[in-house]
Amino acid sequence: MTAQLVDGKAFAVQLRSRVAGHVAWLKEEHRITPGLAVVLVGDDPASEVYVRNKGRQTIEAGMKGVEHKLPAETSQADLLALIEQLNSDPEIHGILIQLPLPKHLNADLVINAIDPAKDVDGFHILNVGLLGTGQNAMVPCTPLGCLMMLRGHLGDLSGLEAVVVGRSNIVGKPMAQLLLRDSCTVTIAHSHTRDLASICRRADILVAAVGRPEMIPGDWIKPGATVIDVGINRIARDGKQQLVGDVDFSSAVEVAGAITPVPGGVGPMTIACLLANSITACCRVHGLPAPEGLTL
Ligand SMILES: Nc1nc(=O)c2c([nH]1)NC[C@@H]1CN(c3ccc(C(=O)N[C@@H](CCC(=O)O)C(=O)O)cc3)C=[N+]21
Repeated sequence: MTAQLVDGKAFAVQLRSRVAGHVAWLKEEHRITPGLAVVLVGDDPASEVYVRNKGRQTIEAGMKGVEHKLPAETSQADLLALIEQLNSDPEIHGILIQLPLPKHLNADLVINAIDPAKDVDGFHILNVGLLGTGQNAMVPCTPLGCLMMLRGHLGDLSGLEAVVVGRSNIVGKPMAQLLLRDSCTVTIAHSHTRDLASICRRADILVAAVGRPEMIPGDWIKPGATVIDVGINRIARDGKQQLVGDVDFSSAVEVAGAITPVPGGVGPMTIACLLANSITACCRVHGLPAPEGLTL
């Protein structure tokens, strides 16, 4: 048996068209153009690719997209001043600070300086707390995209055994919160976990978010399980650059019931969810009803 592919690109096309529909409605009915600002500090070449894709898709959806590229040696005070300016700009509804930041900057402090209502990454402590208590939060894009694909693929998730490998603030922890909210039985595993293989083997839903190329082999996967591979790792193989996930796809695809490919899985949904969160933020700030199908 070969696993079904969970087509992130197709999910993202659907979500982006819903986003574009809401943008058109906001423009026509309310004379509002949703605006997203992306801030990039330094010139990490991989980051620049994401920023470019985000920028292009923002414009394609009919939104206003603004990019701020700052030199690597930007001071914390200058970055905070830019955030302050974006916080008070009525044409900007979403702010994303591309991570990781250069080491001399305090990322926690910078993120918590973003107006929580504009925090489309959902990384501000207020949004983290709202998510953890089941309130109306901005939900981090990658876990949100994963949950949308899981619901789309499995329907009701309640009672399922979910294992999240990885405990980052960006993916692992918020992913676990979302699965718990959908009534899964959730385990968070990480680098100190003993007997990771047998913990993975009990998962009906396995989310891999560790950032280590192909570390989860097929024989750690329960037959028929749904596997969400968050990893995007660049490796050299046969003298070529290649993109691989945290799951060893070739062995996993023989065991799993369904699996997200890399590329074309979680990545495209992350960007689509960023646009969706920007619309959600825009509607909330204008007191408009929560847009259907863009959030939880
Ligand atoms: N504040 C912040 N928020 C982020 O969401 C954020 C960030 N910082 N820093 C960097 C990471 C990385 N990230 C990706 C999103 C989409 C793809 C994506 O669409 N990847 C394509 C392939 C792209 C390629 O070919 O390189 C795919 O998986 O199919 C990849 C990576 C968001 N990040």
